[in-house]
Amino acid sequence: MRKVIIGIGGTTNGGKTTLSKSLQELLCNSCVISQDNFFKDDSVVPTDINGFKQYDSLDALHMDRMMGDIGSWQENPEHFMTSHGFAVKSTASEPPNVFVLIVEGFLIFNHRHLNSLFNKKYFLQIPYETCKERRSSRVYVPPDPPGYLDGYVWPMYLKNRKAMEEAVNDIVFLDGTQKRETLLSTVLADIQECLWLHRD
Ligand SMILES: Nc1ncnc2c1ncn2[C@@H]1O[C@H](COP(=O)(O)OP(=O)(O)OP(=O)(O)O)[C@@H](O)[C@H]1O
Ligand SMILES: NC(=O)c1ccc[n+]([C@@H]2O[C@H](CO)[C@@H](O)[C@H]2O)c1
Repeated sequence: MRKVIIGIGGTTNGGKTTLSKSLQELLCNSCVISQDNFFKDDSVVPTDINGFKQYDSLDALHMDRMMGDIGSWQENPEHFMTSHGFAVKSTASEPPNVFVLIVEGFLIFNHRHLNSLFNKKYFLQIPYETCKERRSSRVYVPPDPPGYLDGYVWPMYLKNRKAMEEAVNDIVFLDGTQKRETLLSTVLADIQECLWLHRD
């Protein structure tokens, strides 16, 4: 049995969740772990000197719990999938021979250990204007206070991205302003080639 881990990182609102969900629906025996599900409680996230909550940092995330979930999938993908509501496709005569885990999030390539687990890394980048427009129609919990993107989120994106580029190579950069269908077909074809090249 083979296990493949795909990383979908990128700018906030780059389209990571959208792309990951579509890939998961099309890739047999795949499931998604989203970094956004591991944010710490607001009460323990510190505030910077400008009064902005410091959410765009690995310190604001329960990375230990996220790594724990990835470890559970590695130990037993079939059990992980069924206990997290993902369908496993197999027959008695033909058990699944490949499981795919899609890990998506804005800081997945800034975590050294997590980085070492990926078979393939994609980064959905969007320019500032696109990010501002998309993020303004999103409501996070807690919601973005006025000036949050300009005063905190975008400067942190540039900082985290620089650190990522200094530490990580073999990332496939994608233009997140492309159509959803274009992004999906490009990445799907690339993953399928990767699965084919590394078949048993
Ligand atoms: N290719 C695309 N073209 C236009 N809009 C898109 C595209 N992909 C996603 N969107 C829209 O952009 C917004 C952000 O998408 P999504 O939630 O997938 O991004 P994300 O990278 O997961 O964001 P987050 O910063 O919360 O992690 C949503 O409103 C979504 O519908
Ligand atoms: N708890 C959350 O999901 C949460 C709370 C506050 C801010 N965010 C934002 O999520 C983005 C990553 O997807 C980051 O840019 C955070 O600012 C998320």
